[in-house]
Amino acid sequence: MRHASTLDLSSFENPKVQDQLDRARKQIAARTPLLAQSLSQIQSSLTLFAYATGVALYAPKLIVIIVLGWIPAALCGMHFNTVSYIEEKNKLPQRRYLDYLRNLVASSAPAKEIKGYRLADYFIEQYASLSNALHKQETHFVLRRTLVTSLLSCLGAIAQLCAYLYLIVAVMGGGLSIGGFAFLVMSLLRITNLMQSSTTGLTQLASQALYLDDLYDFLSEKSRMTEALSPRPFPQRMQSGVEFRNVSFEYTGAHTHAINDISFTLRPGEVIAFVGENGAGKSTIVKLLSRMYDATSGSILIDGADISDYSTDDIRSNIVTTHQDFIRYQLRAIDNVRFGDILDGANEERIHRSIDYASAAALIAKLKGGLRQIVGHLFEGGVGLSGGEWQKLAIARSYMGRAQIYIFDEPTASLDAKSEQATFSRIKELARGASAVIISHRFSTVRMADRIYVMDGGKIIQAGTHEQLMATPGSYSDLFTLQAAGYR
Ligand SMILES: Nc1ncnc2c1ncn2[C@@H]1O[C@H](COP(=O)(O)OP(=O)(O)OP(=O)(O)O)[C@@H](O)[C@H]1O
Repeated sequence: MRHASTLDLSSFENPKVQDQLDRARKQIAARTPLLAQSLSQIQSSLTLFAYATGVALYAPKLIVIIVLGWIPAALCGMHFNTVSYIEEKNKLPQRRYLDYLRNLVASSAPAKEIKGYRLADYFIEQYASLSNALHKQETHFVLRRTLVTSLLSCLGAIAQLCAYLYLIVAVMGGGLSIGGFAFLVMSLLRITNLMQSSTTGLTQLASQALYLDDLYDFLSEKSRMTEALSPRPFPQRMQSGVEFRNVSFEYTGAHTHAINDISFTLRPGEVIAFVGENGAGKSTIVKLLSRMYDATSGSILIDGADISDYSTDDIRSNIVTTHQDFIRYQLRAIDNVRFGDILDGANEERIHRSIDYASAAALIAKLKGGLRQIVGHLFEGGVGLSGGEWQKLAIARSYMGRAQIYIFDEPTASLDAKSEQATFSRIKELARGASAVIISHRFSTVRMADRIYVMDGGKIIQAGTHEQLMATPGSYSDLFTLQAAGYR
């Protein structure tokens, strides 16, 4: 968890890193007996060594015969372990897909839609056909492995028989006493048993070590974003604010720019808004502004200094974003709010103020356990909340910090008209001290902004106040008129 938390957002969006993370997560739990196994393996190896030395002193040929019979089985065990590891590794994307299908059908969040569209049978069939295919491959592998190892074990048994035969011949020829015969037979028996258990133990250890590589693979995954070695102190009060200067950004693996040559400014105390069609690049701007990604070209300046000169911690505590897909923490209501400032989040006065700001006081009053009420259905005693109620908690969370810039990405999508109005008057109030960036498809929401940027295909195509944009023929006035017509 600690290492995962150091990775950047693009790492989490990379399926390869997801595979690594999945393998590492599974391996950590499965490999805990490794140390105990290693120690017991050392113990059996020492015993084996002592017996083998004793026998070698008496009859060195015996040891040669036994070891020669054992080597093929040991090599074969190692070989099959490596093959099994590689096959498992190759199957991981399919296994993750299976996990995904299982979650779709058997967890609470998707349940409504899966039932609504009657998709359960479809996904169960998909699951069954893929897991049967994987099972078939596994059965085939296990059969092959059993056959080959059984044949090679026969070789070991033959070597053992040869050793006994050698001893019998030695006794009959008078070269070995009955006492010596008894000692060697007992020792051979013990050696072969120890060898067999060591082969199993060693091959298991070797495979454990291979799987442990997965954990180290994941641990070697590093964030691609660099931290300034001696970061510039974040301004206590920003003077010139934020400037995007010819910023372009392309997501990893994408073939087009999500935003292209974007320039705008956000002065302290201003409220600016971005509007535009789906996929126009609005959320991408927000992610760049909170340094979830670094721009592909151009620069983002905070009080004249490049954003990468500041520490990401400082950026995140001064620029707070309420995302479209905020988290619904299935914990207590108070946790949903105090997580906005985890370092000082126990301050009840601030919690209540943030709740008031987010028009969530009535919601808290309605909860049986008040602020301590568990929300969501995941845990015992939890109560369900509506989409808008969750959103109010998320907005309250963002008010907890002492940010200088508040970003609201679709902040009121689920709010009723009254709460929306209250939220925006709060944003205006807040912005007297701080700045705010609003992204919304509702033109009634954005009209209060000091400046509105209209985006299309990753570019800013219009900018101005509501009045200026309405006075100019173009996208904004067309879309505003279209939405307004819907209310008439
Ligand atoms: N994580 C990602 N990886 C790759 N491409 C992405 C990613 N997120 C967004 N995109 C692409 O970048 C473009 C801009 O997306 P963005 O989310 O910024 O749009 P938006 O204007 O916020 O859209 P919406 O109004 O639907 O929220 C889209 O074409 C989208 O497909």
